[in-house]
Amino acid sequence: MSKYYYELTLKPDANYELFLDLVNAITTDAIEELDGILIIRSEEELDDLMFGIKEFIKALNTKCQITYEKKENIDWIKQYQQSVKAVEVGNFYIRPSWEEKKDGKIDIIINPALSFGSGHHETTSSCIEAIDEFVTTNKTVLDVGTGSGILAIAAAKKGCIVDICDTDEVCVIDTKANFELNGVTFNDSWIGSTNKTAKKYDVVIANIVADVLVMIASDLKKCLNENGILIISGILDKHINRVLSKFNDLEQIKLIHKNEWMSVVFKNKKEF
Ligand SMILES: C[S@@+](CC[C@H](N)C(=O)[O-])C[C@H]1O[C@@H](n2cnc3c(N)ncnc32)[C@H](O)[C@@H]1O
Repeated sequence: MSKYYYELTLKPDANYELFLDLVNAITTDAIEELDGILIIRSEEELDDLMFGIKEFIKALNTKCQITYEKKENIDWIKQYQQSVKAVEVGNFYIRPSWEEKKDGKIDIIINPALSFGSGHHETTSSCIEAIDEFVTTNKTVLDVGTGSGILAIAAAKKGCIVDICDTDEVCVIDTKANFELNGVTFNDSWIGSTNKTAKKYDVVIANIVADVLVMIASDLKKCLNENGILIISGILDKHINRVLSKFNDLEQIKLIHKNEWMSVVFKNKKEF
């Protein structure tokens, strides 16, 4: 990308369409039309084009305001990358690949993409906090609604055997790429939800919205081993009682409240 670009602006008093036809005919550069104004931008100088237009104005015997400027190009990708910062949650350090890892922390790399889960949202960071506190090595874990895979990766980094699922195919694809990026592996993955498995897990995590949690509550519970841990999140505090009522047969061991978002950790006392 060049450091500069050139911008030629034409504001004809009349014959706008003729100017538009002319510009279209004599340049392949980007042309923006803005309320009777034509803006041509190029990384190459536009002096020749401007000369041609001036000759055209003379031939037409008309008037047209012309401005010609050299402007600084902005590296939008770099600027965007600089706006994406690493985030520290408990023993975890979640960062984009262009930031350095932090000594003494469990490193997770997540680059911004379409799938939800960079670690910045309250619901994700609350789940990471819960994984940090309640998930120990060698546990079997199901991450329901894996998104970017961030929670499953956190569990895998703690030495767990991890399965992932999401109703959105793109997320399952992104998650696989993110596992590779983080040098960890998962055991099984599928497109869909908890109703597609008959397996039972030591830990089930679901950061999904309240309505979906209510809808799949019994499926989530069916996936739990006796003494298994269930971490749910994505609940706006105004919906918490409605969600809790679906899980009142579990023992509530932690409630995390960050801004308006709530997450809950339960322990299963019996097998469903
Ligand atoms: C808020 S994102 C959570 C992403 C990531 N786990 C995190 O904590 O940042 C919710 C994800 O759940 C998925 N999802 C929605 N309904 C679902 C369902 N019934 N079963 C499984 N996944 C679902 C969405 O596609 C989305 O990727």
